Amino acid sequence: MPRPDTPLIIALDYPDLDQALVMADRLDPARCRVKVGKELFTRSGPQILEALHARGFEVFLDLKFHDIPNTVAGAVEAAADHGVWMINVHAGGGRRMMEAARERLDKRRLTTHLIAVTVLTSMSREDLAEVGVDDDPLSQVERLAALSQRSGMDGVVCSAQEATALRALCGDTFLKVTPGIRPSASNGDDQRRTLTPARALAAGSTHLVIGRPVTQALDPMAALADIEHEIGR
Ligand SMILES: O=c1ccn([C@@H]2O[C@H](COP(=O)(O)O)[C@@H](O)[C@H]2O)c(=O)[nH]1
Repeated sequence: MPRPDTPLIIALDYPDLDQALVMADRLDPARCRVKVGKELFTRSGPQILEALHARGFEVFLDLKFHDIPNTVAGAVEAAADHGVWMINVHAGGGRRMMEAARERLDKRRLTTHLIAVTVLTSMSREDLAEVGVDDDPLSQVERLAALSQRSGMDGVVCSAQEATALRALCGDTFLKVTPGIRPSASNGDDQRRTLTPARALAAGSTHLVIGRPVTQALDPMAALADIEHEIGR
């Protein structure tokens, strides 16, 4: 199966397998990847991954592991054994945790992309201060992205607002997977650090994660077509 030539990852944030597959059946695996997150995976288990793979999709399993190194290494191995395209951990788990995850995948020669979440796109400077980080999101993202790169990650989850700075800091090939994408007409929901699809790509995002602007749209396929048009696809 050829890899889809697209930066788009559609977040299938649905409460059950049936609803997720209704949307997946409207999408084209040549034109987007899909993301399975905590709610859908906790409800449906690995069955959803099998169903999406059978339909030809590359899957980002977004479980954001954050635990002691030994536990995270086992979890990323289990996730990669499902044959998913991408998995992630929280950079806040630290260098030893990320290195343990990297070493486990390398030992098994598992080629799943392994990336680390820096600062959630739902967090503002004020949110960071409440958890003891008295700094702006960009500085904290830069700090965690540099640590992630030194710890062997293939890239990070960040907001597109930080993509240009990370391109300078970590290079072009270091993945910058950016949720918080909002076409100008839609609202930000619980997201705090957002950018439009076109501006995100121009800033250096390598992948755009898009959920509600498509999945909750009155006409999801029209919303997706508008985004594709905006980014020249
Ligand atoms: O920092 C992060 C990390 C992950 N996400 C996930 O991306 C999607 C975004 O969905 P929208 O509906 O487009 O807001 C969602 O699954 C989050 O869990 C994130 O938003 N920010």
